Amino acid sequence: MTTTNSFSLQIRDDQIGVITMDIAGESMNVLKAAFADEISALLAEINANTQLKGLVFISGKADSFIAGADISMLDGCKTAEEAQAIGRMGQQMFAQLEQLSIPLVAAIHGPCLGGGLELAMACHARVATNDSKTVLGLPEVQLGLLPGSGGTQRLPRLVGLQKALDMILTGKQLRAAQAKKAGLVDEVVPNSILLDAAVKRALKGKPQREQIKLNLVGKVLERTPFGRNVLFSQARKQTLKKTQGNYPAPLKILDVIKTGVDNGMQEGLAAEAKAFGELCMTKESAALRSLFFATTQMKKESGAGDTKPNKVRKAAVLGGGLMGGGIANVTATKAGIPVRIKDINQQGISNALKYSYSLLQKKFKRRFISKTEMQKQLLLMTGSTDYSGFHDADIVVEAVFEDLALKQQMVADIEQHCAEHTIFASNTSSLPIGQIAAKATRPENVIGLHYFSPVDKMPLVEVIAHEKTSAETIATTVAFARKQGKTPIVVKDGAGFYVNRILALYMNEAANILLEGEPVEKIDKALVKFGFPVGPVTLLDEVGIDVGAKISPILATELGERFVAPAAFDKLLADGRKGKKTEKGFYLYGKNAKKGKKLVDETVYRVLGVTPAPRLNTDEIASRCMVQMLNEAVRTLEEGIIASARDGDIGAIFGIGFPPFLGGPFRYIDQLGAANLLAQLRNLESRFGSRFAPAALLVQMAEQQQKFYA
Ligand SMILES: C[C@H](O)CC(=O)SCCNC(=O)CCNC(=O)[C@H](O)C(C)(C)COP(=O)(O)OP(=O)(O)OC[C@H]1O[C@@H](n2cnc3c(N)ncnc32)[C@H](O)[C@@H]1OP(=O)(O)O
Repeated sequence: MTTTNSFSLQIRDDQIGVITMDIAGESMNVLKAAFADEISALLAEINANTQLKGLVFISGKADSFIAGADISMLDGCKTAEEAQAIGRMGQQMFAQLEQLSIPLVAAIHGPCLGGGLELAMACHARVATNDSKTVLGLPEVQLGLLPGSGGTQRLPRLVGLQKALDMILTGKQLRAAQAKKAGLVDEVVPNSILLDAAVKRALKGKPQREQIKLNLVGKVLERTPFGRNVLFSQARKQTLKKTQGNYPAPLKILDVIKTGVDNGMQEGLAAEAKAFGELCMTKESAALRSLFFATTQMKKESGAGDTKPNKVRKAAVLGGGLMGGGIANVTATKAGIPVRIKDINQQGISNALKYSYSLLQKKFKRRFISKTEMQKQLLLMTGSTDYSGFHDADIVVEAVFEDLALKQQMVADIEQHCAEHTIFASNTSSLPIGQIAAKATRPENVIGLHYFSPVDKMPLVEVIAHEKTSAETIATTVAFARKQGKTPIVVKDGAGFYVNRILALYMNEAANILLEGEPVEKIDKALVKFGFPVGPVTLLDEVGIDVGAKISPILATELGERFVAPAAFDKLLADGRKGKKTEKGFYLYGKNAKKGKKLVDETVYRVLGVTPAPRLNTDEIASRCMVQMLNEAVRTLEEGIIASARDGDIGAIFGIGFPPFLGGPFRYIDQLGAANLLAQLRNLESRFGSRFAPAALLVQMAEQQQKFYA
C-alpha cells in the first residue's frame, strides 16, 4: 500500500488498485493545487505496475465523494492568471487519469460536485450509490464561475449538449437515478456494495463509449451545425432574459462550450481555463463566494451561544393552509420528522396532505426520489381537527390567521394539550412575538419562526426570540429549521422583524412611484433589470394587496410614519382587488389574461386616480426603491434587530431574492460607499420629505468612511 498526504493506493489480490482519497483534517474532500504532485507520483507507480488490471477511485470520507475545488483556494487568487493556472492544473491531472491504459472507475457516494464531478467524468466509468446524500452536479455558476477543469467539455460529450447546458447553466444537482437516466453514471447501487460493484466493472475492462440516445429533434439540434447554432442562440436569448446581463458567467459558459463543440476539446479546454481565470476575478463571483462562506459559517451556529438544541422527535402544525401545508411538507420530507396537522375542518387537512402529495409526485416523476421514499415521507404526515396526537409534539408551529387574540388562544391551547417542554413557534409575519406570548404560562417556550412563501422553495426563516424566550428554545428551533433545509437567521423581536421591514419600505416607494404616474410594467421591469426575480408590483399581486394593507398599519404604528402606505391603495381593496388569488389586481388573470403574456389591467389606473405617463428612467425608479431598502437595513442593524451585516445580507437574498450578485444590502452599500448612499438619500429627502431621512449609523459610517465588511 502506498500513501501520500491525501491519497492511498491499495492493490487487491484480483489486481485492482483502489485509490482512496481522504484529506486529513477536513470534513469533506476538496481539491487543492497541492494534489497535482501527489497524483503524479501515484500515477507513476500505477504506470510502472504491469500486473494491474484496473483501478477504482473512492473516497475515504463517510458521506462525501469530492465537494469540488477548494473555494478558499480560489478566493485567495490575486490574478486571473493564477486562477487560470489552477483550472489548467486540474485539466492536466484529469487528462492523465483519462489516458490511463487500464480502466478507472469512480465509486461515488455523497456529494460529487464541481471539480469532484470533473474528476469522475475523466474516469472511464461511474458507479454511484442510491443514497439521498449522493448528488452530482457542476454548481460553479452559482459561485459566478464555470467548471474550470474540463467540465464544460466532458459533460456535453457524456450527456449531450442540451442536458449539459441545462446542468452547467443552472448548477442543478442530480440524484443518482437521475444521473443514470442522463447517462452521467453507469450503475446505481446501495452503499454497502459500492466498492464491489466498482471493482466488478473495472475487471470488465475499459467500456466502449456508447453514442448518446437522442430523438429526431435532438439529433437535428445537437448533430448538425445549423441545429447547434439554433440551440446556442436560443440558450443565449434565454440566459440574457434570466440574468438581465447581471451575471457574466452564463454567457462565458455558452462561449466556452461552443468553442469545444466547434473546434474540438483542446481549444475548448484552453478557452475554459482562460474564462475560469477571468471569472474568478469578477466582483460578481466574489459576492457569490461570500455567500458560500457566510452560509457555511452559519450552519455551525446554534443561535444561542453555547446552548445545545434538544432533539425534536415529533412536530405539529396548526392550520392546513398554504403556509401550514408547506411547513408540514418540509418537516416530513426534509427533516424526516413525523408531523401532525390540525385544522378547524377536515378540508383544511386534506388540502395540506394533497399539497404534499403533489409535490412528492413531481419529485418521483423526475426520479429525484423513489416510490418507497415518497410513501415513507407521506406516512410521516397525519391530521386531525382536534388536539389528538399533539401530547408528544416537541414543537408546534402555528400558521393561522394574522390575529393576535387567536394566536394567544393557540398558545393557551398548546400549553393545555402538550408537554411542559413543547415549543410554541409562531409563523406570524408582523405581530411582535412578545405580544403573542403575553398571556403564556411558559413564555420561555414561545418563539417566532417566520417562513416565506412558497415554503418548500424559499430558503430563509427568521427565528424571533422575544425577551423571555429561553436559549434552549432558540437553539432547538434553529436546529429544527435547519433540518427542514432552511437557513435560519435569529432576529430581535419587533414589528416586521427584518425581512418584511426592509421589504415594506421598498414596496411603498414602488407604490409612490406608481402614484406619480409611472406605468406598472415599467416599475416592475426596472427592478427585474436591477436583479430581483420579480418586480414589486407583481410581488404585491402575488402576496396579496390585502396582506400588504394589513401589515402596513402595524408597521406604521410600531415604527413610524415612513411605513404608512399611500392612501390611494385603500381604493384597490374597496374595488375588490386583492391580487392574483382573486384574479383581480394590477395585472390580468384568469379568463382576462392572454396566454404567455403578462398584461397590466389598465382599469387599475382609474381606480387609483392616475394617468400613466412614463417620466423617470429605469435607473431612477430602481434606485429610489433600493435606497429605501438599504437605509432601512442599516436601521435594523443599528437597532440590533439583526445581529450582523452578514445576517442582513443572507436574510435579504434568501428571503426576498435581493440580487445575489451584489452580495446583499450591506455588501452593496460597501460597494456603493456609505457617503454615496447618504448623498442620494439627502437629495431624495430634500425632494420628497422625511421618509428618506438617513439612518444615524449610515451618517456615522459615511463621516468615518467605514465599511460593514473589512
Ligand atoms: C475547477 C472547478 O471547476 C471549480 C470548483 O469545483 S468550485 C467548487 C464547486 N463546488 C461547490 O460549489 C460545492 C460547495 N459545497 C457545498 O455546496 C456544500 O458544502 C455541500 C453540498 C457539498 C455539503 O453541504 P453540507 O453537508 O451542508 O456541509 P457544509 O457544512 O456545507 O460543508 C462541510 C465542510 O466542507 C467544506 N466545503 C464543502 N465544499 C467545499 C468547497 N468546494 N471548498 C471548500 N470547502 C468546502 C465547508 O466549508 C465545511 O467546512 P468546515 O466543516 O470546515 O466548516
